[in-house]
Amino acid sequence: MKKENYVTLFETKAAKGRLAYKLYAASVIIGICLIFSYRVIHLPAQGGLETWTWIGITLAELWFALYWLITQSVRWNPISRYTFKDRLSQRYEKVLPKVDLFVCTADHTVEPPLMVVNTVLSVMAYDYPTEKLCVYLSDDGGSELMLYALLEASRFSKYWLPFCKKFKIEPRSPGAYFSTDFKPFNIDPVMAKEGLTIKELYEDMKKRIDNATKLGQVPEEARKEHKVFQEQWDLVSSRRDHPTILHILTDGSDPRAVDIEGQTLPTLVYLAREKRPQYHHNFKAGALNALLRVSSQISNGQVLLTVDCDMYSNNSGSLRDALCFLMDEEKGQRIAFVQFPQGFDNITKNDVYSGSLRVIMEVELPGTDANGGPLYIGTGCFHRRDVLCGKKYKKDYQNDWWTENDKRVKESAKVLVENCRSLASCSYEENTEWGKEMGLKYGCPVEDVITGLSIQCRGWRSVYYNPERKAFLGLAPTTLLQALVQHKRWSEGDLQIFLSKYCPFVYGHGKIPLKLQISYCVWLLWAPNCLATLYYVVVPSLCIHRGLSLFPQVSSPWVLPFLYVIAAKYAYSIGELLWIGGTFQEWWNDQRMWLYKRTTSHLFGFTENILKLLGFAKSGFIVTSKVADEDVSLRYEKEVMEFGAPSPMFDILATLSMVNLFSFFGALKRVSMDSQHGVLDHLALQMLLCGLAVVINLPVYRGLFFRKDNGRMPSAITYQAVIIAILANIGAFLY
Ligand SMILES: O=c1ccn([C@@H]2O[C@H](COP(=O)(O)OP(=O)(O)O[C@H]3O[C@H](CO)[C@@H](O)[C@H](O)[C@H]3O)[C@@H](O)[C@H]2O)c(=O)[nH]1
Ligand SMILES: [Mn+2]
Repeated sequence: MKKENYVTLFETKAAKGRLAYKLYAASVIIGICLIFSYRVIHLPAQGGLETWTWIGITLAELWFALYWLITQSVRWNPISRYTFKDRLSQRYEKVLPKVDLFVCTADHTVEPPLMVVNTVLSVMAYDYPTEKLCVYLSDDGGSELMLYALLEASRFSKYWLPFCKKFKIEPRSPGAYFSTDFKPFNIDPVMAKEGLTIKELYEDMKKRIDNATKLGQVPEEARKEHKVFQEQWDLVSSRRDHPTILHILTDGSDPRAVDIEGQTLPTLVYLAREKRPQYHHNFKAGALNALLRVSSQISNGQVLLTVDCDMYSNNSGSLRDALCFLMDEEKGQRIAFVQFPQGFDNITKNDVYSGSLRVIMEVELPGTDANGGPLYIGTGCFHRRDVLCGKKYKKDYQNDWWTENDKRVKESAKVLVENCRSLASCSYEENTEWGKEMGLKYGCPVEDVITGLSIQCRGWRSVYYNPERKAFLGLAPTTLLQALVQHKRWSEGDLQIFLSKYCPFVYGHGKIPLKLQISYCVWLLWAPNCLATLYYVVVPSLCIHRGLSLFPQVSSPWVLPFLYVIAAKYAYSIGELLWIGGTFQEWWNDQRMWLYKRTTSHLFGFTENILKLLGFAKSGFIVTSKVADEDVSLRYEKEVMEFGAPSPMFDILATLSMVNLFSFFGALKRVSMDSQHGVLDHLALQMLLCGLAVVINLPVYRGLFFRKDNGRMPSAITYQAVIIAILANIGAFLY
């Protein structure tokens, strides 16, 4: 493409209203300075407990202030991006690059095969030349049910893909489309007729897959029809001990691989890498690295998509959107990956568990994009293959999309499969750079974030693209415990990065902009928030018993900066959430979830890191369940919090809620016995804090004392929480 007729394939726009925002931020900073002046001037002189609690609360507030400042980095200058797919197709339609699509699954018991194949079908149906698409399913569960489901899906795809393209339907996950978007009565009759036929085919497939899943075995006919089951599963002794299983279901280069209209089908490959008990498999990072190697032999697409098995493509244009960034001749050369937001299609109206990640997706990531590029968040992300494999950015880098990079020698599928197996074996990576300088990094529960960071530190940038029609939709956790456990993994992994040699300030120094280093800390420093938060929800409340005041009297002017900062911060955050489409109730739920995450997930993530540093612990990856019992789902639909499982996380939540409840009663008693209102004057802010803690914990009290269903708090937790809270309150009273 010649320079003079260069028209960009994407554009970037800055958000409006930034001046107002900056004024607001400046006013909060003034408020914060006044608060610290108050803290210093009023430091109790006598020493002892009073002074120490004062120092404690000052440190907690210092932390909050620091963290708030960090979060400003991602709110300062958010940007949004727009693509021109028509220009892409005008220029490059005939020479579009090959794209490999990676779907990861780990366990068919928590990730139902039907859901997984819906994701696979949705990406097979991208609006893209099918001969250039290759879809890989990595199955860390090594489950024959998963392969069976995929075989069913490959047969169904012969009908599904032509239907999608003919009528340009969205979304292209048949499950999602037929359950909500297909309205046979008010569409074109031809489409309705064909749609109904295909719906029937889908229902049949669904029945077969679900039945097999329920029975836990592949039907006999399928076993007879497909030799792969005997040939490859007879050597499987368990999901943790088996050789590589690799099966090419559809080989796009085979002229017989066509749909019912004679169009080539995308290549479809199943891979369960080798697993042996004596080798660590490195979770999803290990799976993706095996896929990187195997796919390099089969299709070697220059662009890759990584997607979780529950995240179906909801927008068939996303692949082309991504290419608009990567193929832009001028600004695209440095872009390593295009990250789409994670969207979810199981969020309830007011998002009880804050599963939508709305603020992260709509505010913080666009803000990070402005600072040098968003994080890689594991799913819904298009990469350049050679960058993910370890390539460094050089100034004169030009991706050559058009040299033939087809490594595949014209050999039969059988020979190819044999050659690829060793690439997915356990021992292949020994004494190589895989997991270190090549591919996804090992040893971190957030392989995505650390890999993205190191890509950026090799000189690359990334782009965040949030199209109007959501690009991917997945499943958010549907129980409180799942949400907390997921956040523990994230906060633990994030802090691990901060404490390792990959700390953005050290590793990124001179390689990524300072503002991007700071932006990373918004997430990397989630976990340490637990300390200040725990202090803030426990100590001021307990201090009420002794009449120990930690905040200014209401009658003193010093109360103003406190009130201003609290009011301004919350008013802004309500405004922010409403602006990006949330509800007020959702905001309130979000506050509650932050409190819960900080006092449990982040606390555990924090301690785990300390233990790891001392050599006592290792990271794991607990896969989030994508299925739930019927009554659990019903409660989720009704936004009733789910506590029904013993967990140390719930011990903490219950105890904190009871501590505050007793303190609040104590406070009420004090106020009622004091006719001069001196107590109220002294303790009003503390009572407000404690009162808020009580109000936000209403669902916990309900779970502890008033509910009869299976989602209530286990009674052992109730007793324990009440006893500890009573002891803590008595202790505070006597001390
Ligand atoms: O040993 C493993 C464990 C997980 N997975 C897959 O990884 C994906 C994500 O797992 P999930 O349990 O759904 O975790 P989430 O917390 O929802 O995942 C988020 O966080 C992860 C990092 O912690 C990222 O890898 C994900 O892309 C991101 O969506 C799923 O497709 C799993 O099948 C594997 O392939 N192998
Ligand atoms: Mn997930």
